[in-house]
Amino acid sequence: MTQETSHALSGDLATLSPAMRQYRTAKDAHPDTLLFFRMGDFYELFFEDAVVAARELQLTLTARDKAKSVPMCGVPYHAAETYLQRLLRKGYRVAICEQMEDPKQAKGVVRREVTRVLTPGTALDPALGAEQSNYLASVVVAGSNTSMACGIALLDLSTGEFRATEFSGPSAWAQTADELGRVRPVELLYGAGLLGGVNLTGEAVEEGFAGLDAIRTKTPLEEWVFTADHALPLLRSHFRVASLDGLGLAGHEAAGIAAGALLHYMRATKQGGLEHVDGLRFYERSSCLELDGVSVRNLELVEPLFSGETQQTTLFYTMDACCTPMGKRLLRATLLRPSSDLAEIDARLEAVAQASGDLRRREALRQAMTGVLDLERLLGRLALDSAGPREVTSLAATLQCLPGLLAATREFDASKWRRLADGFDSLEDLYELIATTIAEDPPVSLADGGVIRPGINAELDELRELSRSGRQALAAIEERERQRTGITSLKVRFNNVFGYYIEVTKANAKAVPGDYERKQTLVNAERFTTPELKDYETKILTAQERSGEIERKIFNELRRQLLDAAGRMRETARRVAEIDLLGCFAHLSALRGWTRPVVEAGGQLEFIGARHPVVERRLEESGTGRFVPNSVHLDADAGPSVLLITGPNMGGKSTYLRQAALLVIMAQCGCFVPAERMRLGLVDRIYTRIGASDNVARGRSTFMVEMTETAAILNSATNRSLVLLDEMGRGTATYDGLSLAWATVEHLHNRIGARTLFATHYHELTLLAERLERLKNLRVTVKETTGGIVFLHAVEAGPASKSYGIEVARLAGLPAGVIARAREVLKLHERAESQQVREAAADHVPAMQMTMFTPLSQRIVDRIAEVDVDGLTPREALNLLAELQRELKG
Ligand SMILES: Nc1ncnc2c1ncn2[C@@H]1O[C@H](COP(=O)(O)OP(=O)(O)OP(=O)(O)O)[C@@H](O)[C@H]1O
Repeated sequence: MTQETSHALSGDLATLSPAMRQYRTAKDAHPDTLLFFRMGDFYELFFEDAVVAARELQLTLTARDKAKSVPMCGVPYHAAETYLQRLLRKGYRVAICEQMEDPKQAKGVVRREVTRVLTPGTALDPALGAEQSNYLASVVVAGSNTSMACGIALLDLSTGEFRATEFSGPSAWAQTADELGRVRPVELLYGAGLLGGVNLTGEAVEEGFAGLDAIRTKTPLEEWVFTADHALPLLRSHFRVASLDGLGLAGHEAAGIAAGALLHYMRATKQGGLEHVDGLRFYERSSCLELDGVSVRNLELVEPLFSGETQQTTLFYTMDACCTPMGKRLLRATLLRPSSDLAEIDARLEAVAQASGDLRRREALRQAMTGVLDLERLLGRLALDSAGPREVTSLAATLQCLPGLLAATREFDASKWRRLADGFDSLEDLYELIATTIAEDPPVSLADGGVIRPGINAELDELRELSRSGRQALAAIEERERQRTGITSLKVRFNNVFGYYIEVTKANAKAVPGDYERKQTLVNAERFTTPELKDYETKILTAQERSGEIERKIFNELRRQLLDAAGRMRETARRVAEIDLLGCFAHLSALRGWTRPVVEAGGQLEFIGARHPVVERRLEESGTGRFVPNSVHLDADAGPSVLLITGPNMGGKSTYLRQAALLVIMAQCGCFVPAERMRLGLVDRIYTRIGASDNVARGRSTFMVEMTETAAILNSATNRSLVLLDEMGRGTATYDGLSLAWATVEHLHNRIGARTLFATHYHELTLLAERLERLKNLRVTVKETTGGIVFLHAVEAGPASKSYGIEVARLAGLPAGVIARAREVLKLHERAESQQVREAAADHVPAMQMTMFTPLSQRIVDRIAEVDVDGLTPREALNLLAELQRELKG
């Protein structure tokens, strides 16, 4: 807030109007929000809030007072929703200050109160994609230094999904950051000072919390919120359990505190209706194939590498053939957390095999899911009281599909299908409940009346009859009065302000009988009432009011009954999602000719005739060519463990690397894969170091990012991991880069033994095959023609014969002169280098750095190159020479 406005705001209390005094109290209690202050039909914003809102929402900024010291802008209350969502999407928090009494009945100024605080993590965004979850997260560090644990809790208010996890040990921080980077919550809560001196929004966090930049809103809460004494009782009371053990949180206090703090926040921001948050699930990452935030981004699993690019490059897009929103969300979550449980993977593959081989049953299954809407989100809206009659009928329409879906699922007898069908609750009672209570085609709003079916409540039926007969009586009155007065255009009408009245045209006004009482004069008409009409009016309006009350009561009772069954509905929704996911896998496998991979415990990674699922699709769709299948043979235990891939730019190296990771992910998700054959020993974690990362935008150099990522790989990969390194060392001087790449390959080969795919432009590295027994050279092939090179995209054994960088540059249109000169320079270099590299590859490698890459002499060469010889005096020249010699001698 600027000084000027804060001065105006804090002006003498006495000089403020009573409403502005209320405003100030509300604003003081919610200083970090934009305050929407209800005044009649508008929400008004004042002072700095008005300036911000006018800018963000493109509203006209006006002033409340004559002196123009109070900036103001406003939005009509009925259109507030869209404005609120726009602010939330930009990361603002908004407090809603409502009028708490009817202005007509208020004595003095209307009482106002902040009824709800909306934040990105607590407000439901209707524009939210069905496949995305809207997580509010909280993170905490609990325990002492010796037994520190980091807890994370995640709540998706739109579906009621609530889960928590925790990490301990020396890499707890890094794992926490990874998890948050992968989940990408829209809002993160944390204890301002609890993070052991690490400020989440500050510099120190940069290193350990690489994924957190993407989180729009970070909300610090006071430290005591994250204490066991405060958070755990909250958690226990919400779930009405005596101990955390009942929630599966025994021994996981940090996770419990994170969850409790999250509930605290829900209360503090006055979020009502948490009935659908009826369970908390403790989850562990160890049972899944671990993917860090960097790999999720690099492999474009769910989002394109560069925001704003088309979604079509993502694996999620390529694999999304789910029929329901629940299925889509599960697919997304599954791609981010593939399984590492052999039995589970196998059970899924078996289920997929059965359904993919049976077109008729599979289609029946998928057909049974059309019409299934977002059960979880409908439930969420019901709990948050934002569901109207139409949402309830949508819910019924969805429930109505369930028995059919169950029957279609039962058609398959693979164990996974059976487990899903056994105990599947098709919620028929709930369907009956809605179908017998709510009228067909109810109005949008409860207030419109006619929502509840006849025959449910005797009084309601009577009242409806009364108002119906009342209306008939009014029609009769109209007819009678027309005859009595002889005015054929006489009408009996109703409006909200005047109630029922008789309307005649001006010209006829003189002819009305004496018992007509004038009510209103319009330009062309006069309106009257009569005692009889007044009588009916009271009867009808009272009947309508009363029936409205009864309808509301019955509707609320129905809502409560449905919410009581929230747990059952959520369990069914979970099963529907799984059925949908397996159906989707089966459908794609059949449609695209994918095959069942063999997943086992060993160290192999072998596929034959494999394709990159996304690139293949894109080539097919654009009609620009066919994907050339390729193969991989790796074995962490015996046989080749490192594949070194060389070849020209654009040759398909990156595609080959990514394809290997995507196929592993698909297989461990339990899906078939685009390959003729695939055999896979379970992978515990995929590491990627591919291309430039968007971290560059955050001010770290490309090289620094690359080395940080490489360090993480070398420090934590195991011999069950899959490591992909693409063009490592590119970001620095050639010799530095080559040396680092060389040493990295050696380390991976000799020490770690992880299955590794290493794509490089350093041809020198291909000589490593002579020394490292389990390293194999591969090359992407090209054909040289008189017109230049043609990419064949096939991968074959052996090192690339030469670099085609200059050829590719020619294709890109570099001027002929530059190309010719580059060829000359290349020849000189190649001659000089080949000898040195051979020496380095021989066994006396420790001397490599000095003989082959002499950074020192490189520096001297650079110095000499920079000197302006003509501008140098003889003395300066001598000094320089002496200096260079000193440096050489060291
Ligand atoms: N097996 C294949 N079959 C058909 N097209 C392919 C195949 N592999 C790659 N391509 C196509 O070739 C293009 C270049 O592939 P990719 O980016 O993998 O090359 P690269 O060797 O990594 O290049 P650079 O070294 O410049 O990064 C891709 O856009 C893809 O469409």
